[in-house]
Amino acid sequence: MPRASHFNQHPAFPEDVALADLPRLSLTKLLENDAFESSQLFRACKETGFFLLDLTGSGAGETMLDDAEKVFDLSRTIFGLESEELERFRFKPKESLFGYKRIGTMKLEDGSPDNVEFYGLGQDDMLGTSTPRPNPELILANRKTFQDMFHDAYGIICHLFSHLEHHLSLKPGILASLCPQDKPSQTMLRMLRSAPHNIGNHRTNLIGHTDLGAMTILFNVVGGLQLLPAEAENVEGNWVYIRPEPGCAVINLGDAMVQWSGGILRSNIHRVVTPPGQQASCPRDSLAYLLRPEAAASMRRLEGGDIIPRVADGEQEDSLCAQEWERMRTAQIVAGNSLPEIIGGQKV
Ligand SMILES: O=C(O)CCC(=O)C(=O)O
Ligand SMILES: [Fe+2]
Repeated sequence: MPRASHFNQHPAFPEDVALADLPRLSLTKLLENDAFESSQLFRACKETGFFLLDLTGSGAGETMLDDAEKVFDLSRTIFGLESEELERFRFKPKESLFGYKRIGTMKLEDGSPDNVEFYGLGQDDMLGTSTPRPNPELILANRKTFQDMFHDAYGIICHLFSHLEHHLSLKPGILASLCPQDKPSQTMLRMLRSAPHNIGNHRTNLIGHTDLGAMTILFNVVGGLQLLPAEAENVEGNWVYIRPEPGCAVINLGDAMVQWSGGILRSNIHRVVTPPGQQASCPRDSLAYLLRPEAAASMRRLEGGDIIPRVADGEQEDSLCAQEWERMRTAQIVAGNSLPEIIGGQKV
């Protein structure tokens, strides 16, 4: 995320931890429709479902960085509010993941409590698509900053979508049309904070999960985000860190992209653990823009050229709309059962 000034406030990310092998793609080159960068993007979306996106050097990217920095600073102030104040905006996971989630209200895989607090700010709420939700005064007073962040992030994702549509032989604009910014959805900006740890006390803060939606833009300064490489067994030693890089966002695909592409694209399991090395003693702040499909969007496989496999005769297709699918998955995640049973027809 953001720039070096944010990174300099913390101990350095250590050199001796296992890292995810993620390509670093340039938004500038993708905006110029550079063919090699575009093919690398498609490859990353098929193989890992995760990549770093360098936002420096283009107007859209630099604006995104500026606005993410402002929101990052605001999120720190929000988590500095009194807990009684934040509890007034408590999230109700049966309805949505909007509002404030205090530490410990979700379960980890072993049934123990999680170690992350977050605030979910709805896109519809901030852009006026829905009736306003209650939010702390600090959020209301900075509505314009949040709106800018929603617009920047959506614009970048639409551009990434256009590359994927090309490689998947899909109709131009179809992916963006499944996630329109002005129609009701569960799209949100999630501001997260995990509490500091004693150095050496390694634990999971946020359960291993795949994101439910279409695409996520993550801004991290302190480490702790990990993924489980494709084909690796879910054992402790196989998880690898994603190193936050100044000027870059981490992009990952969500389950909807797997559904729509018939399993061609990948939504990878990830989690947040104690930051590595000396960073463990820092509170860890992060931002996630989680783009979800429109509530009424179909989760069915898209028909395209010969890249996306056709649904075979007799093969069962998920008939849930995005809203129903998300409700089912949210209930699973809150209960500590975070992985979808079926993704794109395959058990994971
Ligand atoms: O905090 C992070 O780095 C990741 C958060 C995340 O995976 C999520 O909010 O879905
Ligand atoms: Fe996630």
